[in-house]
Order: sequence, then structure tokens, then C-alpha cells
Amino acid sequence: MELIQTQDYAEMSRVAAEILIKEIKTNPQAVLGLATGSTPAGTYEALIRDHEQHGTSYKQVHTVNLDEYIGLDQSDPNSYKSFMKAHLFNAIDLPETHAFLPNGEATDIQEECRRYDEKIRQLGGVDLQVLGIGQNGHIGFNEPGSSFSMTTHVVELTHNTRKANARFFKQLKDVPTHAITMGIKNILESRRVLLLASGSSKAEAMARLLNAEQPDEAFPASALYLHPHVTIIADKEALALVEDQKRRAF
Ligand SMILES: O=P(O)(O)OC[C@H]1O[C@](O)(CO)[C@@H](O)[C@@H]1O
Repeated sequence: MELIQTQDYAEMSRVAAEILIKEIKTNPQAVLGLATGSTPAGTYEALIRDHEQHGTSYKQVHTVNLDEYIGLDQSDPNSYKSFMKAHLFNAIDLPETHAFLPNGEATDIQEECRRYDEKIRQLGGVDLQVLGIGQNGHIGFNEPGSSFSMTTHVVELTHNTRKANARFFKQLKDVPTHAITMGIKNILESRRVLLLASGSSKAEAMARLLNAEQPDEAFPASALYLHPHVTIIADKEALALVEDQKRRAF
């Protein structure tokens, strides 16, 4: 596990974008695993700037997103599909047919989970998976207690996660109660993982992650200790509760 410490959110976003751009330049047919949320939004902005200024092309890239709410219309501004369009897809040359998210409106949700796993398999797996981290250590929507052997599945969101995401909705009761998420097994099968963290609200989760050293299903992000190629990019505030000695160890 490699740890890159940055001054702030802007630097975290820049460094993450540089890694993604390098991946696409080395492998123009890369399969990118993407995340939603406030954390990767700045990275996506940096990718758009680079696309506009330097012409990095996504024509041969494919993307698979980690998760999607169940029960929200795909055109709802709070659906993760809308998020990806607004924050990245509409501004780059990624063909619409190359961008995949779980379909939270599917009538047979279990079948949709199987179909999504099969899609990832058909694409040849994920080359680089971008992750944020929830305050309770969730990755994707894999909440504490999720088995590390799960593939794409339905989750009931915890009250804390719904509360944290309520800022995007009019009121807490509008936040969906369930979502489809790639499982930890999918995440561990990706060839490289980039975990991003910014701000003091992530400080406890980051301290717990960097102190953990052992995978523990009670804390989903600790599964990353089972992965051979993880890069964490975190800013000062997110690392504020991690001891200096510990930081130097990475
Ligand atoms: O980046 P944010 O908005 O803090 O969200 C953190 C995590 O929460 C989720 O948005 C799900 O709640 C994840 O997709 C994300 O990684």
C-alpha cells in the first residue's frame, strides 16, 4: 500500500488525475472503475481540463461505476448516472455505449447484479478502480459487516450513510434506502486501486484504515490490505489523526 499525502483537496485531485491520465496514455483501451461523491469530483474536473487542453482521448476507454441507488429514475439529478454525466461524461469523448453503471431501475434487481458482474468480466476486468471512503469506512456502498467475498449485490444503506448523503437531497427521507453496489470481491479483482480521501470528516476513517493493517469485515476499507497495488491519495486534513510515525511507514 502506497500513501501519497497532499496539502489539500486541489492537490489530491491533481495527483489522482495524473495517475488516471498516465493509465489512459499507457493503455488507451483501459477499463476504469469510477466512483461518485464529492471526493472524486475534483479529479473529474482535472480530467476534463486535461481533455480540453491536451486532447487526452477516451474513445477507446470503458468505464464501470461502483454503485447506483435503487428506485431513483436514471434522469433524477441525484442518480449516480446523472452525477457521472454532469461531472465527467458530458465533457469528454467517452462513447455513451462505453459507460456502465448498475441499473437501479431494473425490474429484476438480482438479475441486474449478475448482469453487471458479467459485464465487468466481458470487459476483461477493471484496470484502475477509483474509490472514495465513507465516514464509516464503506467503499462503494459496502457497509460495515459486508462479506469480502461478495460480488455485485443489493445493500440496505445505513442511517449514517443516508444522513451523509442527505446533503444532495431536499430532505433525509428522499435519500433512497437501498442501492446496488459492486462487492468488495469486485474491487479486489481490479488491477490497481486509487483510494481518495479529503477533509476532516474522513480523518477518523483514515486513522482507522492506516492503523488497521489487518483486513476486518467490520471496517470495509481494510479489505484493501488484501490487494497488491493500492495507492491512497489523502490530504492533510484527512490524515490529521494518523500519527507521523505511521504515515512514514507507508
Ligand atoms: O466522497 P463523498 O461524497 O464523501 O462520499 C464518500 C463515499 O460515499 C459514497 O458516495 C457512497 O455513500 C461512495 O460512493 C463514496 O466513495
